[in-house]
Amino acid sequence: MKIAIAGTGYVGLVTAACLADKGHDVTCVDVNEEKIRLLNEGIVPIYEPGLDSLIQRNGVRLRFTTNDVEAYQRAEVIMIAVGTPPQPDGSVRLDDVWGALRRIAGAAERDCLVVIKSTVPVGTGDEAARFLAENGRPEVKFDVVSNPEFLSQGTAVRDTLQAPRIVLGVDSDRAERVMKELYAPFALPYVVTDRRSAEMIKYAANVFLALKISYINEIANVCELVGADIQAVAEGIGMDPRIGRRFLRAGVGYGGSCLPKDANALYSLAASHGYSLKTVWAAIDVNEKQKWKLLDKARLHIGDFRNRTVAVLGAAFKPGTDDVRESPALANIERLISEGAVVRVWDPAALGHVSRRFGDAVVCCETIEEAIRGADVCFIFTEWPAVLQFDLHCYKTLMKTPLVVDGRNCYDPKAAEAAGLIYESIGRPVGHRQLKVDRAVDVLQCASAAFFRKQCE
Ligand SMILES: NC(=O)C1=CN([C@@H]2O[C@H](COP(=O)(O)OP(=O)(O)OC[C@H]3O[C@@H](n4cnc5c(N)ncnc54)[C@H](O)[C@@H]3O)[C@@H](O)[C@H]2O)C=CC1
Ligand SMILES: O=C(O)[C@H]1O[C@H](OP(=O)(O)OP(=O)(O)OC[C@H]2O[C@@H](n3ccc(=O)[nH]c3=O)[C@H](O)[C@@H]2O)[C@H](O)[C@@H](O)[C@@H]1O
Repeated sequence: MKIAIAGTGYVGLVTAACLADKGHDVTCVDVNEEKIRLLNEGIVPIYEPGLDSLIQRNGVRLRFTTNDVEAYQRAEVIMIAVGTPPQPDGSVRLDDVWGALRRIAGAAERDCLVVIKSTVPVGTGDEAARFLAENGRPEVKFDVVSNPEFLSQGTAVRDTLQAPRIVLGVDSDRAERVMKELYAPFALPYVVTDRRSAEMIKYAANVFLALKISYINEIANVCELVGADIQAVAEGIGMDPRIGRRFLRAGVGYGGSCLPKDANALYSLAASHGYSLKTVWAAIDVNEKQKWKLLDKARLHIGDFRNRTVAVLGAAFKPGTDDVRESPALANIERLISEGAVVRVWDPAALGHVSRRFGDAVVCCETIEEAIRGADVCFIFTEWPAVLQFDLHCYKTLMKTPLVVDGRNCYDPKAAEAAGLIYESIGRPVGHRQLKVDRAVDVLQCASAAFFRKQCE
């Protein structure tokens, strides 16, 4: 099939490469000339395992261009995979989606499917269908499909090729037939529904994951108070198939370009219809507080950060990606700088973003050893394999004080202590002194939760 895809980001580029791999003829369009130039030179502008080789292998069926008119003119299927970032009030900015729709309306010369892969508020597909019917060429029939994407960064290629389901929100038999033809080579199960339900499935899925993470993070906080171990608890509850093991890793909260944005967007969508989504509000609130836990834990040991040398391991919002959008690490780096710390950052994929964002205000380090040498404290924000495999004794030998505050529970606390570290992690048994301080923090959190509850009512 002849396909055009608007947007060569994580979703657009991975989708394009996978569709080409299944034999389709795909043209990728982007307004970012630099991205297209790099792609045409064989350079993949994002870090996503397996994507380079997939693109290379399917070179003959993949084209990259800024010439959207030519790409949309004759395409049978036009996919929209542009960004839908959050606005300050939590709602979604749809300018790029409308920008793409306007170009499609002006360019398409044959009947085609316009497939919205971007995550968009419920009702956007219906509005798009009306817009294209009114603004496209009269002889062209557009079918608008909602086909939300569920890939995760870092495993995007595998997630696309082996997705648990493909969701199709359609309003015509033709649209369903063409979409099933498009995805036939993937041999995956379908959920076929109307457009609004498909759009809602995407938000409900992402926000359920956010709820699960905030829940386990709160249980971890209680574990610290009562002397229980969150990892045993997560395993114990996760073995119940009704709960499931995944997304029960306690830590410094969820980041990334999607869970935070989509939780806010769903809350704001419901609010715009007069409904207060209290569970979602709670998940957002818990996540915001969880983000600062590591600094609070470190303060108990070293007081403030003024003139302290601080190592930060991991800047990406999770391992396997160079993406730093809404990364808890970045928010913490910013705060550490403002509190007068000398910040040394290591990350195997995201250092470029770190140096662009913070410039000379941080020292970017090529190795973990370089980052921790002489440090008063080391924070772990991302569980990169190199961190998991790092020799614990090196913290002791290289750091000024071997205080390791681990936001991703990378190490066994007993092994860390045996290696001579002062080791803090999330939701695992802590000493008596810490317990008392955390109780005080908890009292404060309860007070602020009551405040937020009042605001919601
Ligand atoms: N990143 C992820 O893991 C996932 C993202 N999503 C959703 O997919 C959408 C895209 O996300 P990402 O791929 O992360 O975005 P991204 O920000 O990485 O890429 C978007 C691309 O669209 C381009 N663009 C903007 N306007 C354009 C236009 N009129 N024509 C052509 N290109 C245009 C931008 O230059 C950019 O390269 C968002 O709605 C997101 O919520 C859904 C599932 C997973
Ligand atoms: O809509 C999207 O963009 C995507 O958002 C998430 O994917 P992604 O943002 O790539 O990353 P996740 O693996 O979901 O992780 C998100 C954040 O949650 C954190 N997390 C995840 C799992 C866990 O158990 N604990 C935890 O703190 C991660 O560290 C990370 O910061 C969803 O998992 C995808 O299904 C969805 O398609």
